[in-house]
Amino acid sequence: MNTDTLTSNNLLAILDENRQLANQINPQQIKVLVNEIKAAKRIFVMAAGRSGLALKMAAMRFMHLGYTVFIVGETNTPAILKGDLLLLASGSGTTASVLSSAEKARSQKATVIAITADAESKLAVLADTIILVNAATKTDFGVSVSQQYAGSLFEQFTLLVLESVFMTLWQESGLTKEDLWPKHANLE
Ligand SMILES: O=C([C@H](O)CO)[C@H](O)[C@H](O)COP(=O)(O)O
Repeated sequence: MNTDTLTSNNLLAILDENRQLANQINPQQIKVLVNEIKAAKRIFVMAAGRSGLALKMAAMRFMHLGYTVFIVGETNTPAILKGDLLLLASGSGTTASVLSSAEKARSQKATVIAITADAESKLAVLADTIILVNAATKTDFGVSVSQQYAGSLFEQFTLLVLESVFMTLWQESGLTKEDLWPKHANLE
């Protein structure tokens, strides 16, 4: 197979894997996230590596909708408190910085929602609610539920599921594209 065909096939395989996950997602878990975002005083997001990049993209969209959103680890991020929501993502559910953030948020009585691929992980136990994504984790070596490398499927799907949450919140807000536009960065 030549390189062009291989890449086209891989692109379709990636899309197929994400579609399968979309068919498996639990709508009740998504509904909890939508409601907690609406109810939260402030939203904090935290994840490591590529999982963190997915959450940062979603954080920007929630900000465009008018929510107060902080990315944990940024210099201007304040203390999390009761009434706030901490949204975490960890495919493995074992990443140390994510677990310690969950513990701190719980100790402050903030709400903790975690997107994870492991329903039995430490993170799943710590979270008030999980969104279970049946993707491979980064340490699923050998044959796994994904053809892709490491946590790629989890990281892609984390972004996609949060894009769908954003769309729901946006549709329910009644706001137009023009209404959201003033929130776009103008220092870029
Ligand atoms: O960047 C990552 C790595 O490349 C796996 O594909 C992960 O997102 C990072 O290591 C965090 O891992 P998880 O907490 O298990 O999502």
